[in-house]
Amino acid sequence: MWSWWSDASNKNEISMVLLAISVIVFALTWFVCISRNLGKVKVPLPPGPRGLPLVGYLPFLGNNLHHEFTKLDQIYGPIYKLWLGSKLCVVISSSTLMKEVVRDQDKIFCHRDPPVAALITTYGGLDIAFSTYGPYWKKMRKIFVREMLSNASLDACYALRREEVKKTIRQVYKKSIGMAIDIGELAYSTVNNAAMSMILGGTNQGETNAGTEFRKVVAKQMENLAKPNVSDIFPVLAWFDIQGIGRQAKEISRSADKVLNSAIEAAVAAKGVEGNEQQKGFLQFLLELREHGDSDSKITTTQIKALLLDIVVGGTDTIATTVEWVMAKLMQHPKVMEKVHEELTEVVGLSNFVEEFHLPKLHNLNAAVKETLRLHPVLTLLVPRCSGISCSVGGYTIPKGTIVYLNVQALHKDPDLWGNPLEFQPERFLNDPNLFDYHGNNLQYLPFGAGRRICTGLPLAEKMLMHVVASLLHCFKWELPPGEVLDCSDKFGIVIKKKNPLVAIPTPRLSMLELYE
Ligand code: HEM
Repeated sequence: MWSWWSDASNKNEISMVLLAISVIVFALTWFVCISRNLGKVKVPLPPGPRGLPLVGYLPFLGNNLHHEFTKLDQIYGPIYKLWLGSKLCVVISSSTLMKEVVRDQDKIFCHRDPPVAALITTYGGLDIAFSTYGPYWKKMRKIFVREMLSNASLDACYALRREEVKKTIRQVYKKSIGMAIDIGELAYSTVNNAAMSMILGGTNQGETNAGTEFRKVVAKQMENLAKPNVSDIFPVLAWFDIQGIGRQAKEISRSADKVLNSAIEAAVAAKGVEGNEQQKGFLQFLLELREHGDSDSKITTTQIKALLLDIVVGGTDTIATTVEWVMAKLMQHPKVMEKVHEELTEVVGLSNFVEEFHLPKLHNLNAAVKETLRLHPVLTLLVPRCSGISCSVGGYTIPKGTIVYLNVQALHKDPDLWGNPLEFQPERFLNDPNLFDYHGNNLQYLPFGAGRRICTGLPLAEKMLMHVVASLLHCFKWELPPGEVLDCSDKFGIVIKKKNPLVAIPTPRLSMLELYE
Protein backbone atom coordinates (compact mmCIF):
# COMPACT_ATOMS: atom_id res chain seq x y z
CA MET A 1 0.00 0.00 0.00
CA TRP A 2 1.21 3.25 -0.98
CA SER A 3 1.62 5.06 2.22
CA TRP A 4 3.84 7.91 3.08
CA TRP A 5 3.63 7.26 6.77
CA SER A 6 4.62 3.68 6.52
CA ASP A 7 7.69 4.46 4.51
CA ALA A 8 10.50 5.46 6.83
CA SER A 9 12.53 7.32 4.24
CA ASN A 10 9.43 9.10 3.11
CA LYS A 11 8.66 9.92 6.73
CA ASN A 12 12.05 11.52 7.11
CA GLU A 13 11.60 13.53 3.93
CA ILE A 14 8.17 14.69 5.05
CA SER A 15 9.59 15.71 8.42
CA MET A 16 12.31 17.67 6.69
CA VAL A 17 9.79 19.38 4.39
CA LEU A 18 7.51 20.21 7.34
CA LEU A 19 10.43 21.49 9.30
CA ALA A 20 11.53 23.63 6.36
CA ILE A 21 7.98 24.98 5.93
CA SER A 22 7.77 25.71 9.67
CA VAL A 23 11.09 27.52 9.61
CA ILE A 24 10.01 29.56 6.58
CA VAL A 25 6.60 30.39 8.12
CA PHE A 26 8.23 31.27 11.43
CA ALA A 27 10.86 33.39 9.68
CA LEU A 28 8.21 35.14 7.61
CA THR A 29 6.01 35.79 10.65
CA TRP A 30 8.99 37.07 12.61
CA PHE A 31 10.03 39.28 9.70
CA VAL A 32 6.54 40.71 9.31
CA CYS A 33 6.28 41.34 13.06
CA ILE A 34 9.67 42.99 13.21
CA SER A 35 8.93 45.10 10.14
CA ARG A 36 5.62 46.18 11.64
CA ASN A 37 7.29 46.96 14.95
CA LEU A 38 10.11 48.74 13.20
CA GLY A 39 7.52 50.97 11.60
CA LYS A 40 6.15 51.60 15.05
CA VAL A 41 9.50 52.12 16.82
CA LYS A 42 9.13 55.53 18.37
CA VAL A 43 11.89 58.06 17.94
CA PRO A 44 12.67 58.90 21.55
CA LEU A 45 12.31 62.24 23.26
CA PRO A 46 15.61 63.93 24.07
CA PRO A 47 17.33 62.80 27.28
CA GLY A 48 16.90 64.89 30.39
CA PRO A 49 16.76 64.96 34.16
CA ARG A 50 13.95 63.25 36.01
CA GLY A 51 11.72 65.54 37.97
CA LEU A 52 9.12 65.01 40.66
CA PRO A 53 5.64 63.75 39.87
CA LEU A 54 3.34 66.54 38.76
CA VAL A 55 5.76 69.48 39.07
CA GLY A 56 8.54 67.92 37.02
CA TYR A 57 11.93 69.61 37.23
CA LEU A 58 10.51 72.94 38.39
CA PRO A 59 11.64 72.74 42.05
CA PHE A 60 15.26 72.20 40.99
CA LEU A 61 15.67 75.16 38.65
CA GLY A 62 16.59 77.86 41.18
CA ASN A 63 16.71 81.56 40.42
CA ASN A 64 19.24 81.64 37.61
CA LEU A 65 17.56 79.62 34.89
CA HIS A 66 20.28 80.30 32.31
CA HIS A 67 23.08 78.98 34.56
CA GLU A 68 21.00 75.93 35.47
CA PHE A 69 20.40 75.23 31.76
CA THR A 70 24.10 75.47 31.03
CA LYS A 71 24.89 73.01 33.86
CA LEU A 72 22.33 70.53 32.53
CA ASP A 73 23.79 70.99 29.08
CA GLN A 74 27.11 69.65 30.41
CA ILE A 75 25.37 66.54 31.75
CA TYR A 76 22.87 65.75 28.98
CA GLY A 77 24.48 67.30 25.92
CA PRO A 78 23.34 69.94 23.45
CA ILE A 79 19.68 68.87 23.46
CA TYR A 80 17.71 67.80 26.49
CA LYS A 81 14.19 67.88 27.81
CA LEU A 82 12.63 69.01 31.07
CA TRP A 83 9.10 68.73 32.29
CA LEU A 84 7.96 71.94 33.95
CA GLY A 85 4.59 71.01 35.37
CA SER A 86 2.51 69.81 32.45
CA LYS A 87 4.72 71.55 29.87
CA LEU A 88 7.43 69.76 27.96
CA CYS A 89 10.44 72.01 27.39
CA VAL A 90 13.49 71.31 25.26
CA VAL A 91 16.75 73.20 25.62
CA ILE A 92 19.17 73.39 22.70
CA SER A 93 22.68 74.79 22.82
CA SER A 94 24.69 73.70 19.77
CA SER A 95 25.01 75.57 16.51
CA THR A 96 24.16 72.47 14.44
CA LEU A 97 20.93 71.80 16.32
CA MET A 98 19.97 75.48 16.36
CA LYS A 99 20.30 75.40 12.58
CA GLU A 100 17.66 72.65 12.49
CA VAL A 101 15.37 74.92 14.53
CA VAL A 102 15.87 78.43 13.15
CA ARG A 103 16.75 77.58 9.56
CA ASP A 104 15.76 74.09 8.37
CA GLN A 105 12.49 73.95 10.35
CA ASP A 106 12.01 77.62 11.18
CA LYS A 107 8.39 77.57 10.07
CA ILE A 108 7.61 74.80 12.56
CA PHE A 109 9.40 76.56 15.42
CA CYS A 110 8.28 80.15 14.98
CA HIS A 111 5.20 79.72 17.14
CA ARG A 112 4.88 81.00 20.69
CA ASP A 113 3.27 79.77 23.88
CA PRO A 114 2.81 83.15 25.59
CA PRO A 115 2.70 83.33 29.39
CA VAL A 116 -0.67 84.36 30.82
CA ALA A 117 0.75 87.70 32.05
CA ALA A 118 2.12 88.52 28.58
CA LEU A 119 -1.21 87.75 26.93
CA ILE A 120 -3.03 90.06 29.31
CA THR A 121 -0.63 92.97 28.88
CA THR A 122 -0.49 92.69 25.08
CA TYR A 123 -4.26 92.84 24.55
CA GLY A 124 -4.45 89.08 24.04
CA GLY A 125 -1.21 88.75 22.05
CA LEU A 126 -1.89 91.52 19.53
CA ASP A 127 1.72 92.70 19.58
CA ILE A 128 4.46 91.08 17.48
CA ALA A 129 6.49 89.26 20.13
CA PHE A 130 3.61 87.17 21.51
CA SER A 131 1.29 86.92 18.54
CA THR A 132 0.71 83.58 16.93
CA TYR A 133 2.65 82.92 13.73
CA GLY A 134 0.30 83.60 10.82
CA PRO A 135 -1.11 86.41 8.64
CA TYR A 136 -1.70 88.82 11.55
CA TRP A 137 1.89 88.47 12.82
CA LYS A 138 3.18 88.91 9.25
CA LYS A 139 1.15 92.08 8.75
CA MET A 140 2.31 93.61 12.04
CA ARG A 141 5.95 92.75 11.35
CA LYS A 142 5.69 94.25 7.90
CA ILE A 143 4.32 97.52 9.28
CA PHE A 144 7.02 97.57 11.94
CA VAL A 145 10.06 96.61 9.86
CA ARG A 146 9.32 97.93 6.38
CA GLU A 147 7.50 101.10 7.32
CA MET A 148 8.20 102.28 10.86
CA LEU A 149 11.84 101.18 11.08
CA SER A 150 12.77 101.64 7.42
CA ASN A 151 15.99 103.59 6.82
CA ALA A 152 13.98 106.60 5.66
CA SER A 153 11.76 106.54 8.71
CA LEU A 154 14.69 106.09 11.11
CA ASP A 155 16.58 108.94 9.42
CA ALA A 156 13.49 111.11 9.72
CA CYS A 157 13.38 110.71 13.50
CA TYR A 158 17.14 110.86 14.06
CA ALA A 159 16.87 114.45 15.36
CA LEU A 160 14.52 113.22 18.10
CA ARG A 161 16.91 110.46 19.27
CA ARG A 162 19.91 112.76 19.01
CA GLU A 163 18.29 115.41 21.19
CA GLU A 164 17.60 112.88 23.96
CA VAL A 165 21.21 111.65 23.92
CA LYS A 166 22.42 115.25 24.09
CA LYS A 167 20.08 115.97 26.99
CA THR A 168 21.66 113.10 28.91
CA ILE A 169 25.17 114.40 28.23
CA ARG A 170 24.18 117.91 29.38
CA GLN A 171 22.48 116.54 32.47
CA VAL A 172 25.52 114.45 33.45
CA TYR A 173 27.81 117.46 32.96
CA LYS A 174 25.61 119.82 34.97
CA LYS A 175 24.64 117.55 37.82
CA SER A 176 26.97 114.63 38.14
CA ILE A 177 30.59 115.47 37.35
CA GLY A 178 32.77 113.83 40.02
CA MET A 179 29.78 111.96 41.39
CA ALA A 180 28.97 108.26 41.21
CA ILE A 181 26.23 107.52 38.66
CA ASP A 182 24.23 104.35 38.11
CA ILE A 183 25.06 103.70 34.44
CA GLY A 184 22.14 101.33 33.87
CA GLU A 185 19.70 103.94 35.18
CA LEU A 186 21.30 106.64 33.03
CA ALA A 187 21.14 104.46 29.93
CA TYR A 188 17.57 103.45 30.70
CA SER A 189 16.26 107.00 31.03
CA THR A 190 18.09 108.03 27.83
CA VAL A 191 16.73 105.13 25.78
CA ASN A 192 13.25 105.43 27.28
CA ASN A 193 13.11 109.19 26.57
CA ALA A 194 14.36 108.59 23.02
CA ALA A 195 11.75 105.86 22.48
CA MET A 196 8.96 108.08 23.80
CA SER A 197 10.21 110.94 21.68
CA MET A 198 10.20 108.80 18.53
CA ILE A 199 6.72 107.52 19.37
CA LEU A 200 5.20 110.88 20.21
CA GLY A 201 7.22 112.97 17.74
CA GLY A 202 6.12 116.60 17.67
CA THR A 203 3.65 116.03 20.48
CA ASN A 204 6.43 115.17 22.91
CA GLN A 205 7.11 117.97 25.37
CA GLY A 206 10.49 117.32 26.96
CA GLU A 207 10.47 114.77 29.78
CA THR A 208 6.79 113.90 29.31
CA ASN A 209 4.47 112.47 31.87
CA ALA A 210 3.83 109.70 29.38
CA GLY A 211 7.56 108.84 29.42
CA THR A 212 7.83 108.80 33.21
CA GLU A 213 4.55 106.93 33.62
CA PHE A 214 5.50 104.40 30.99
CA ARG A 215 8.82 103.79 32.69
CA LYS A 216 7.05 102.82 35.89
CA VAL A 217 4.59 100.60 34.04
CA VAL A 218 7.31 98.85 32.04
CA ALA A 219 9.40 98.21 35.18
CA LYS A 220 6.36 96.58 36.85
CA GLN A 221 5.58 94.59 33.72
CA MET A 222 9.10 93.19 33.44
CA GLU A 223 9.00 92.18 37.10
CA ASN A 224 5.61 90.51 36.72
CA LEU A 225 6.59 88.69 33.51
CA ALA A 226 9.73 87.29 35.13
CA LYS A 227 7.78 85.54 37.92
CA PRO A 228 7.25 81.80 37.35
CA ASN A 229 3.49 81.40 37.14
CA VAL A 230 1.62 78.24 38.12
CA SER A 231 -1.05 79.18 35.57
CA ASP A 232 1.54 78.83 32.78
CA ILE A 233 2.77 75.41 33.73
CA PHE A 234 -0.67 74.05 34.66
CA PRO A 235 -3.03 75.78 32.22
CA VAL A 236 -5.98 73.98 33.84
CA LEU A 237 -5.32 76.04 36.98
CA ALA A 238 -5.12 79.35 35.13
CA TRP A 239 -8.67 80.22 36.07
CA PHE A 240 -7.72 80.26 39.79
CA ASP A 241 -4.75 82.61 39.27
CA ILE A 242 -3.21 81.14 42.42
CA GLN A 243 -0.36 83.67 42.77
CA GLY A 244 -2.38 86.67 41.61
CA ILE A 245 0.02 87.26 38.69
CA GLY A 246 -2.89 87.53 36.26
CA ARG A 247 -4.58 90.10 38.49
CA GLN A 248 -1.38 92.16 38.67
CA ALA A 249 -1.00 91.90 34.89
CA LYS A 250 -4.52 93.30 34.50
CA GLU A 251 -3.66 96.25 36.76
CA ILE A 252 -0.45 96.91 34.82
CA SER A 253 -2.35 96.65 31.58
CA ARG A 254 -4.93 99.19 32.78
CA SER A 255 -2.16 101.67 33.71
CA ALA A 256 -0.37 101.15 30.38
CA ASP A 257 -3.65 101.54 28.52
CA LYS A 258 -4.30 104.88 30.25
CA VAL A 259 -0.86 106.20 29.24
CA LEU A 260 -1.27 104.95 25.68
CA ASN A 261 -4.76 106.43 25.36
CA SER A 262 -3.62 109.84 26.50
CA ALA A 263 -0.64 109.68 24.11
CA ILE A 264 -3.02 108.84 21.25
CA GLU A 265 -5.36 111.69 22.23
CA ALA A 266 -2.40 114.12 22.31
CA ALA A 267 -1.22 112.91 18.90
CA VAL A 268 -4.69 113.28 17.39
CA ALA A 269 -5.01 116.78 18.87
CA ALA A 270 -1.58 117.79 17.55
CA LYS A 271 -2.34 116.53 14.07
CA GLY A 272 -3.78 119.76 12.80
CA VAL A 273 -1.16 121.95 14.48
CA GLU A 274 1.25 123.58 12.04
CA GLY A 275 4.94 122.95 12.45
CA ASN A 276 4.53 119.38 13.65
CA GLU A 277 4.90 117.88 10.19
CA GLN A 278 8.66 117.26 10.30
CA GLN A 279 8.45 115.92 13.83
CA LYS A 280 6.09 113.10 12.94
CA GLY A 281 6.54 110.24 15.36
CA PHE A 282 5.71 106.52 15.02
CA LEU A 283 2.32 107.18 16.57
CA GLN A 284 1.29 109.72 13.94
CA PHE A 285 2.38 107.27 11.30
CA LEU A 286 0.30 104.46 12.84
CA LEU A 287 -2.71 106.76 13.20
CA GLU A 288 -2.47 107.49 9.49
CA LEU A 289 -2.63 103.75 8.81
CA ARG A 290 -5.68 103.55 11.07
CA GLU A 291 -7.40 106.28 9.04
CA HIS A 292 -6.13 105.64 5.52
CA GLY A 293 -4.40 102.23 5.44
CA ASP A 294 -5.41 99.74 2.75
CA SER A 295 -6.47 96.17 3.49
CA ASP A 296 -2.82 95.16 3.97
CA SER A 297 -1.95 97.88 6.41
CA LYS A 298 -5.15 99.09 8.11
CA ILE A 299 -4.76 98.83 11.84
CA THR A 300 -7.05 99.35 14.84
CA THR A 301 -6.40 101.50 17.91
CA THR A 302 -5.83 98.44 20.09
CA GLN A 303 -3.34 97.04 17.60
CA ILE A 304 -1.51 100.39 17.59
CA LYS A 305 -1.23 100.23 21.36
CA ALA A 306 0.11 96.67 21.20
CA LEU A 307 2.78 97.71 18.68
CA LEU A 308 3.85 100.66 20.80
CA LEU A 309 4.27 98.28 23.74
CA ASP A 310 6.73 96.25 21.67
CA ILE A 311 8.87 99.35 21.19
CA VAL A 312 8.80 100.46 24.80
CA VAL A 313 8.88 97.07 26.50
CA GLY A 314 10.97 95.19 23.92
CA GLY A 315 13.27 98.05 23.09
CA THR A 316 14.25 100.02 26.17
CA ASP A 317 15.49 97.54 28.75
CA THR A 318 17.34 95.47 26.14
CA ILE A 319 19.33 98.44 24.80
CA ALA A 320 19.90 100.05 28.22
CA THR A 321 21.13 96.80 29.78
CA THR A 322 23.48 96.20 26.85
CA VAL A 323 24.86 99.75 27.24
CA GLU A 324 25.58 98.97 30.90
CA TRP A 325 27.32 95.68 30.00
CA VAL A 326 29.49 97.36 27.33
CA MET A 327 30.55 100.09 29.75
CA ALA A 328 31.34 97.48 32.42
CA LYS A 329 33.42 95.35 30.05
CA LEU A 330 35.38 98.38 28.83
CA MET A 331 36.05 99.57 32.37
CA GLN A 332 37.21 96.07 33.22
CA HIS A 333 39.61 96.17 30.23
CA PRO A 334 41.37 99.56 30.28
CA LYS A 335 43.53 98.79 27.22
CA VAL A 336 40.47 98.17 25.07
CA MET A 337 38.89 101.32 26.55
CA GLU A 338 42.01 103.29 25.58
CA LYS A 339 41.80 102.05 21.98
CA VAL A 340 38.12 102.97 21.83
CA HIS A 341 38.85 106.46 23.17
CA GLU A 342 41.66 106.96 20.65
CA GLU A 343 39.34 105.91 17.85
CA LEU A 344 36.60 108.29 19.04
CA THR A 345 39.08 111.16 19.18
CA GLU A 346 40.26 110.39 15.66
CA VAL A 347 36.89 109.74 14.01
CA VAL A 348 34.65 112.20 15.88
CA GLY A 349 37.12 114.77 17.23
CA LEU A 350 37.10 116.28 20.72
CA SER A 351 35.25 119.37 19.56
CA ASN A 352 32.24 117.45 18.26
CA PHE A 353 29.42 115.29 19.49
CA VAL A 354 29.06 111.77 18.11
CA GLU A 355 26.64 111.60 15.18
CA GLU A 356 25.10 108.50 13.67
CA PHE A 357 27.19 108.87 10.51
CA HIS A 358 30.33 108.34 12.64
CA LEU A 359 29.14 104.97 13.91
CA PRO A 360 30.18 102.68 11.00
CA LYS A 361 33.74 104.07 11.28
CA LEU A 362 34.09 103.13 14.96
CA HIS A 363 35.50 99.67 14.30
CA ASN A 364 37.02 99.10 17.74
CA LEU A 365 33.85 100.15 19.52
CA ASN A 366 31.76 98.01 17.18
CA ALA A 367 33.95 95.01 17.99
CA ALA A 368 33.72 95.71 21.73
CA VAL A 369 29.92 95.87 21.53
CA LYS A 370 29.76 92.60 19.56
CA GLU A 371 32.10 90.90 22.02
CA THR A 372 29.98 92.14 24.93
CA LEU A 373 26.85 90.74 23.28
CA ARG A 374 28.70 87.44 22.79
CA LEU A 375 29.51 87.14 26.50
CA HIS A 376 26.33 88.80 27.77
CA PRO A 377 23.46 88.37 25.30
CA VAL A 378 20.66 90.11 27.18
CA LEU A 379 17.96 87.76 25.86
CA THR A 380 20.09 84.73 26.48
CA LEU A 381 17.28 82.22 25.83
CA LEU A 382 15.82 84.40 23.06
CA VAL A 383 12.03 84.61 23.24
CA PRO A 384 11.06 80.94 23.70
CA ARG A 385 9.74 79.22 20.56
CA CYS A 386 7.04 76.57 20.39
CA SER A 387 6.75 73.70 17.90
CA GLY A 388 3.68 74.03 15.67
CA ILE A 389 3.67 70.33 14.75
CA SER A 390 5.52 67.20 15.90
CA CYS A 391 8.92 66.91 14.27
CA SER A 392 12.43 65.78 15.02
CA VAL A 393 15.60 67.62 15.99
CA GLY A 394 18.97 65.93 16.34
CA GLY A 395 17.24 62.57 15.84
CA TYR A 396 14.86 63.14 18.78
CA THR A 397 11.12 63.64 18.69
CA ILE A 398 9.88 67.11 19.51
CA PRO A 399 6.12 66.81 20.04
CA LYS A 400 3.74 69.54 18.95
CA GLY A 401 3.47 72.30 21.55
CA THR A 402 6.94 71.77 23.07
CA ILE A 403 8.53 74.96 24.37
CA VAL A 404 11.97 75.31 22.87
CA TYR A 405 14.69 77.36 24.54
CA LEU A 406 17.72 78.22 22.43
CA ASN A 407 20.55 78.71 24.92
CA VAL A 408 22.51 81.44 23.16
CA GLN A 409 24.85 82.10 26.07
CA ALA A 410 26.04 78.47 25.90
CA LEU A 411 26.38 78.75 22.10
CA HIS A 412 28.45 81.93 22.45
CA LYS A 413 30.81 80.20 24.89
CA ASP A 414 31.15 76.91 23.03
CA PRO A 415 34.91 76.07 23.08
CA ASP A 416 34.54 74.22 19.76
CA LEU A 417 33.43 77.47 18.10
CA TRP A 418 35.35 80.17 19.99
CA GLY A 419 39.00 80.33 21.06
CA ASN A 420 39.34 81.37 24.74
CA PRO A 421 35.55 81.58 24.92
CA LEU A 422 35.41 83.14 28.38
CA GLU A 423 37.88 85.94 27.61
CA PHE A 424 36.82 89.43 26.49
CA GLN A 425 38.69 89.71 23.17
CA PRO A 426 36.98 92.20 20.83
CA GLU A 427 39.72 91.68 18.24
CA ARG A 428 38.05 88.41 17.22
CA PHE A 429 35.41 90.59 15.55
CA LEU A 430 37.92 92.90 13.89
CA ASN A 431 39.66 90.58 11.45
CA ASP A 432 36.63 89.92 9.31
CA PRO A 433 33.86 92.28 10.43
CA ASN A 434 31.35 90.68 8.05
CA LEU A 435 31.82 87.19 9.45
CA PHE A 436 29.53 87.96 12.37
CA ASP A 437 26.67 90.35 11.89
CA TYR A 438 23.54 90.71 14.00
CA HIS A 439 21.26 89.22 11.34
CA GLY A 440 21.54 85.58 12.36
CA ASN A 441 23.44 84.65 9.19
CA ASN A 442 26.20 82.92 11.11
CA LEU A 443 24.58 80.44 13.48
CA GLN A 444 27.53 80.69 15.82
CA TYR A 445 26.50 84.19 16.96
CA LEU A 446 22.85 85.01 17.69
CA PRO A 447 22.41 87.95 20.10
CA PHE A 448 19.30 89.10 18.17
CA GLY A 449 18.05 85.60 17.32
CA ALA A 450 17.57 84.29 13.78
CA GLY A 451 14.98 83.22 11.26
CA ARG A 452 11.46 84.55 10.94
CA ARG A 453 11.28 85.60 14.58
CA ILE A 454 14.58 87.52 14.61
CA CYS A 455 14.43 90.77 16.60
CA THR A 456 12.10 93.16 14.81
CA GLY A 457 13.74 96.19 16.37
CA LEU A 458 17.23 95.36 15.08
CA PRO A 459 17.68 98.40 12.76
CA LEU A 460 16.80 100.77 15.60
CA ALA A 461 18.64 98.76 18.27
CA GLU A 462 21.89 98.79 16.32
CA LYS A 463 21.82 102.58 15.89
CA MET A 464 20.64 103.47 19.38
CA LEU A 465 22.97 101.09 21.18
CA MET A 466 26.07 102.35 19.38
CA HIS A 467 25.03 106.00 19.58
CA VAL A 468 24.39 105.97 23.33
CA VAL A 469 27.58 104.01 24.17
CA ALA A 470 29.74 106.10 21.82
CA SER A 471 28.33 109.36 23.23
CA LEU A 472 28.85 108.38 26.89
CA LEU A 473 32.41 107.27 26.13
CA HIS A 474 33.30 110.20 23.89
CA CYS A 475 32.01 112.90 26.20
CA PHE A 476 33.35 111.47 29.48
CA LYS A 477 36.09 109.41 31.04
CA TRP A 478 34.60 106.97 33.51
CA GLU A 479 36.17 105.67 36.70
CA LEU A 480 34.98 103.41 39.46
CA PRO A 481 34.32 105.07 42.84
CA PRO A 482 37.24 104.51 45.25
CA GLY A 483 37.13 101.05 46.81
CA GLU A 484 34.52 99.80 44.32
CA VAL A 485 35.33 96.44 42.73
CA LEU A 486 33.92 95.72 39.29
CA ASP A 487 32.41 92.29 38.94
CA CYS A 488 30.58 91.06 35.89
CA SER A 489 28.31 88.40 37.36
CA ASP A 490 24.75 88.40 36.13
CA LYS A 491 21.25 87.61 37.34
CA PHE A 492 18.35 86.04 35.48
CA GLY A 493 15.30 88.01 34.43
CA ILE A 494 13.41 88.69 31.21
CA VAL A 495 16.58 90.63 30.41
CA ILE A 496 19.86 89.34 31.88
CA LYS A 497 21.29 92.19 33.93
CA LYS A 498 24.43 92.81 35.92
CA LYS A 499 23.98 91.35 39.40
CA ASN A 500 25.40 94.55 40.91
CA PRO A 501 24.60 97.74 39.03
CA LEU A 502 27.58 99.50 37.45
CA VAL A 503 28.33 102.74 39.23
CA ALA A 504 30.95 105.10 37.76
CA ILE A 505 32.25 108.65 38.08
CA PRO A 506 32.45 110.83 34.93
CA THR A 507 35.01 113.53 34.06
CA PRO A 508 34.58 115.62 30.88
CA ARG A 509 36.63 114.66 27.81
CA LEU A 510 35.54 117.17 25.17
CA SER A 511 37.85 120.08 24.49
CA MET A 512 35.08 122.66 24.15
CA LEU A 513 33.08 122.89 27.36
CA GLU A 514 30.37 124.93 25.56
CA LEU A 515 29.34 121.67 23.92
CA TYR A 516 28.04 120.49 27.27
CA GLU A 517 25.89 123.59 27.79
C1 HEM B 1 20.22 95.52 22.27
C2 HEM B 1 18.95 95.53 21.95
C3 HEM B 1 18.11 94.33 21.61
C4 HEM B 1 18.42 93.00 21.69
C5 HEM B 1 19.73 92.35 22.13
C6 HEM B 1 17.25 92.27 21.23
C7 HEM B 1 17.17 90.90 21.12
C8 HEM B 1 16.05 90.21 20.70
C9 HEM B 1 15.97 88.78 20.58
C10 HEM B 1 17.10 87.82 20.91
C11 HEM B 1 14.72 88.46 20.16
C12 HEM B 1 14.17 87.05 19.92
C13 HEM B 1 14.55 86.62 18.52
C14 HEM B 1 14.32 85.17 18.22
O1 HEM B 1 13.50 84.53 18.89
O2 HEM B 1 14.95 84.65 17.28
C15 HEM B 1 14.00 89.70 19.99
C16 HEM B 1 12.70 89.77 19.55
C17 HEM B 1 12.03 90.96 19.42
N1 HEM B 1 12.54 92.23 19.62
FE1 HEM B 1 14.42 92.71 20.16
N2 HEM B 1 16.26 93.15 20.90
C18 HEM B 1 16.75 94.44 21.10
C19 HEM B 1 16.10 95.61 20.84
C20 HEM B 1 14.83 95.72 20.37
C21 HEM B 1 14.17 96.96 20.02
C22 HEM B 1 14.82 98.35 20.07
C23 HEM B 1 12.89 96.65 19.66
C24 HEM B 1 11.78 97.57 19.20
C25 HEM B 1 11.94 98.74 18.68
C26 HEM B 1 12.76 95.21 19.75
C27 HEM B 1 11.61 94.51 19.45
C28 HEM B 1 11.53 93.14 19.38
C29 HEM B 1 10.32 92.42 19.02
C30 HEM B 1 8.97 93.04 18.68
C31 HEM B 1 10.63 91.06 19.03
C32 HEM B 1 9.71 89.89 18.72
C33 HEM B 1 9.87 89.47 17.26
C34 HEM B 1 8.89 88.38 16.86
O3 HEM B 1 8.42 87.65 17.72
O4 HEM B 1 8.59 88.26 15.66
N3 HEM B 1 13.95 94.68 20.17
N4 HEM B 1 14.83 90.75 20.32
